[in-house]
Amino acid sequence: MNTLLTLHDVVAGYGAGDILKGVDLEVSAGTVTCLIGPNGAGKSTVLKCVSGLLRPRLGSVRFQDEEINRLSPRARLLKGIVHVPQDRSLFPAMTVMDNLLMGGYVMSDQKAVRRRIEEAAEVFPICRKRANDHAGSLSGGEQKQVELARTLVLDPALILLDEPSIGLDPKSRHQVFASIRRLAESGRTVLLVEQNARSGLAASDFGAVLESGVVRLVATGTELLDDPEVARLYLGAAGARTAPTNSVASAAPGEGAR
Ligand SMILES: Nc1ncnc2c1ncn2[C@@H]1O[C@H](COP(=O)(O)OP(=O)(O)OP(=O)(O)O)[C@@H](O)[C@H]1O
Repeated sequence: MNTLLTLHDVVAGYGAGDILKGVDLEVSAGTVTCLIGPNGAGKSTVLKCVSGLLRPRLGSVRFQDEEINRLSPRARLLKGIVHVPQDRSLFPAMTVMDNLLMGGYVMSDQKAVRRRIEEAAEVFPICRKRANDHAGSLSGGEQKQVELARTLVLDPALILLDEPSIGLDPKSRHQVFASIRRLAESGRTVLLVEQNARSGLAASDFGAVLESGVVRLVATGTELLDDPEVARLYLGAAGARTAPTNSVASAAPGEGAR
């Protein structure tokens, strides 16, 4: 598998202290990778370092074999990195179609924008069904689908999703994770952060456990779901499904980065 994104020894933070303390992570093209870990571990901070909202203090972020540390968020967007934040980001008083058109605001070719909206609507039919409705009138799950569709207008290579299922009912959550799989099937690479670790890992090819600012363990989504230590710490009371794999507790800091 081709590596699309590599974080090497990334150190980053907001004030005096470091939140990320040497993050190593590789994301392969065409896969879905889910970052899990406790509150405050720095999961969203990893996404910000990739999209450029935060500059690492040390280390490197490479995308398609190019170091992008010094690029602005806009330059990274134009390279095909889109970041969907945790909070709802549609303009509620604008129609779904106008929100989709906003997705192409950095593009000068308006014909291409229209064409991509058509393509996005094939993947997310809600865009066609509710095109003329105010975005604010859609359910939370429907709005998230429009947000995902809006990313496609930029024909992204890498989609960063921060807590895509937050605040959604189980049915909507299921739809959003199914949509994320569809994004990967259409050739996109997805790196997501998810509090709902069980659903996030189930929808992902790979998972990474971030603890205290370092990646402790990387494995397939299935392996992490089956790891009793991961289950105990991050998956709630239901426990692991089958036999153990490497445990988080026994992994050295930084170990396991692919
Ligand atoms: N803009 C900011 N300014 C100052 N501190 C921040 C800022 N954003 C995040 N932090 C702090 O950085 C730490 C890591 O935050 P981050 O959002 O990356 O964690 P997380 O693993 O995504 O957690 P959660 O699951 O709770 O969202 C937290 O202690 C948070 O308070």
